[in-house]
This record gives sequence, C-alpha cells and structure tokens, in this order.
Amino acid sequence: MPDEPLLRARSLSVGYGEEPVCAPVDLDVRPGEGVAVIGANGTGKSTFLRTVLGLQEPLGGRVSLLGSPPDPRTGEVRAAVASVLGDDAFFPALTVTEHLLLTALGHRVPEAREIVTDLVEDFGLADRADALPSALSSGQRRRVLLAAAFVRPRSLLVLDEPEQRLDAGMRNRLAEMLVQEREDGGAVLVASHDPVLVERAATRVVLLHDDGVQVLDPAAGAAAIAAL
Ligand SMILES: Nc1ncnc2c1ncn2[C@@H]1O[C@H](COP(=O)(O)OP(=O)(O)OP(=O)(O)O)[C@@H](O)[C@H]1O
Repeated sequence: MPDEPLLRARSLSVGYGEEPVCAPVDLDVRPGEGVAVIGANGTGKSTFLRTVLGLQEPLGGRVSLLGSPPDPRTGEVRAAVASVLGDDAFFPALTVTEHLLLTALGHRVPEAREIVTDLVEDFGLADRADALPSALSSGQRRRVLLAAAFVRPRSLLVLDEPEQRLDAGMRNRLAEMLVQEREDGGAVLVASHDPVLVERAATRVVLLHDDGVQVLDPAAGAAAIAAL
C-alpha cells in the first residue's frame, strides 16, 4: 500500500500480564517524521517501544511495522529498523572500531571503513577507537551503541532514552544527527526525558499517562517534560 506508514498503532494497549501500563495509543510514523514519546517514570515509554518493535506482545489493539505485525526476526525488519534500547551487549575482545565494522559489514554497507571512521569521529570516540569495551566509560559505551545504529542502513530509528549517560555536547550532537536523519527522509521514534532533544529532534510528541495520551507539538512537549 503506497500510503502505509512505517509504523501504525491503533488503540494499542501495552503492559504486562493483563495490566496495561498506560492508556491505549494511536500513532502513525512516516518517513521524515520524528516522534518523541514522553511521560513520567514508569508510564510505559519503554514498554511501548518494545511492543511496536515486536519484542513483546500487545495487550490489545493493533500494531503494524512496515505493513505487517511487528516481528524483529524478519529480514525486512532487520534491514529497515535500527534500534537502541536499554541493553548493553558487547563482544569483550572487539574494539570500538571492530564493533562498528562488524555491524556495517553485517548490513553490507559499501565503504564500511570510511563510514566507521567518520562515525567514530562524530561520536567523539576517535581517541578510544582501539579500546575494548571493558576499557570504556559508561558514556563511551553508550556512544558505541548509538554509533552502531547510525552505521547501518535504516528507514526507522528507534531510540530509548538515548540521552542517558551522554554529556551536554554529545546530547546536542545527537539532536543534530536526528534532525539530519529526518531531513534525509528517515523516521525517528524516540523515548526521552530530555526537553532540548525533544524540542529539536521531534516533529510530534506523544505524552503517555495512565488515563490518556496527548499529542503535542515539540515546544509543548519540551514544556511538558519540564513539568513532569
Ligand atoms: N518485565 C516487567 N514486568 C512487569 N512490569 C514491568 C516490567 N517492566 C516494566 N514494568 C513496569 O511497567 C511500567 C512501565 O515501565 P516502562 O519501563 O515502560 O516505563 P518508562 O516510561 O519507560 O519509564 P522510565 O522513564 O523510568 O524509563 C512500570 O510500572 C514498570 O515497573
């Protein structure tokens, strides 16, 4: 279907057991859009992201990713959807550069070495390029995980609180990268507590509550974060 969004949720209820963690969500995410999901701690942002990625079952309603029920195992989803959630998994004997090269080569990125070198620079890791994960700070490990999402082809980028453990300079650069992503026709879905990131990178904001879901413009979304 030509008008099919990358992601569509209709009355999507997410949670654990029988218990929804927030009100049902309606959402479409299309190329060129940046959607930020905001809300107080425990309102279901991560649960929502995991559900739309097919990592957990919805409690009710409908969700489609690339036009089908989300399944992270399909080649189509693996090729088009890059995500960084809360997990922190590394090969202990591979350096920063080797992790990024592995990801790039696994996704058949042409000129992988050049792209990895540029991203190592963009993520402020040039002086740690040959370091093993055990020799990185927590913020540097976070940068490697984020760089791995940017090193591979993608139509939809899904990030769960990417600002975590990043300093102010890196948060600003990340916001710029997300704007560029949209301007290049990519789509971004990001859960965040960072008002600056949300105001700059989002085109639309979804505020999760127990009793309802509000759609806000980016400035109102940033103000809502400050008031949580
Ligand atoms: N595996 C689980 N089993 C049962 N309940 C869970 C599980 N994981 C999370 N929860 C609960 O679900 C609710 C939503 O959690 P979630 O992590 O989605 O919130 P969040 O909005 O991402 O929070 P934060 O801003 O703190 O990251 C919370 O009340 C949490 O305690």
